[in-house]
Amino acid sequence: MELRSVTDAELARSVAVEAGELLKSIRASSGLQDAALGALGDRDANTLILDRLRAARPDDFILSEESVDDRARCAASRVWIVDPLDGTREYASGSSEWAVHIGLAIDGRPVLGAVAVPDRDQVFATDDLPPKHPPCPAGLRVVVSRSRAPDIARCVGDRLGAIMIPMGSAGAKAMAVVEGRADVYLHDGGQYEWDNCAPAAVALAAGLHASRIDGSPLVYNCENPLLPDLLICRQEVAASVLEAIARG
Ligand SMILES: Nc1ncnc2c1ncn2[C@@H]1O[C@H](COP(=O)(O)O)[C@@H](OP(=O)(O)O)[C@H]1O
Ligand SMILES: [Mg+2]
Repeated sequence: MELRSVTDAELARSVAVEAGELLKSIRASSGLQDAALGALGDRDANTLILDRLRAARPDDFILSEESVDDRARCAASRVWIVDPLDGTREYASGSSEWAVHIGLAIDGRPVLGAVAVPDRDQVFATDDLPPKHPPCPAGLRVVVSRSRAPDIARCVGDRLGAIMIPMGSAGAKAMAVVEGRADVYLHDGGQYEWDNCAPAAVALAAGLHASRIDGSPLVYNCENPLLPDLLICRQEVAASVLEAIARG
């Protein structure tokens, strides 16, 4: 495919899918496991993504978890924000809970992107969203980090009578909400722009609520890429979840 002529969303989707296929083939054929497998996957997926984005959009900046940060991006309008392998720990241990994030921030807003969840053979892009499952009548389902579930999620769960679903990868969790397999993704305590830019872009395009946990907007391409907390949820539960968070 001639990537220079496709739309930004098509580019994001195609690069996310290609990186996901590469990561699956590395895991199947490298003979590595654990940290060595994660490190190889991070590195090679990053190389592929940077090659494709630079060839297709030579004037844009890129902020990647796996590359040295070029702070000249801070003065740019268009910045691709990518996580070549989100959920490295899960990928390296053979779990399916990992994702590839290709987001595009324009003037700090997460306007478009794609999240591939390769072990589910899924890609979610801002121009191509799946049908949603209906809400679960049994109550709210909150997806949280498998390894670092935040205390605030437990408080919110108790207040709202929700069930907690531990899952690896910010992208995999956000896409569970996009699909309607969960209602809320709540995170606090640390994350970076690459962990949530593409997931937030896809969630917003799907009509979901996506914000900081104080309800303020998610802002990208900041000088310090730390973006430590996040709420992605169905619109109709956003007010009650934000209120529960504020009460602590
Ligand atoms: N407290 C924290 N500080 C820094 N990064 C965190 C974090 N909690 C989660 N993350 C990052 O957010 C992503 C999803 O985490 P989790 O699976 O726990 O929900 C992971 O990205 P990477 O796998 O790209 O490093 C992880 O490193
Ligand atoms: Mg990540």
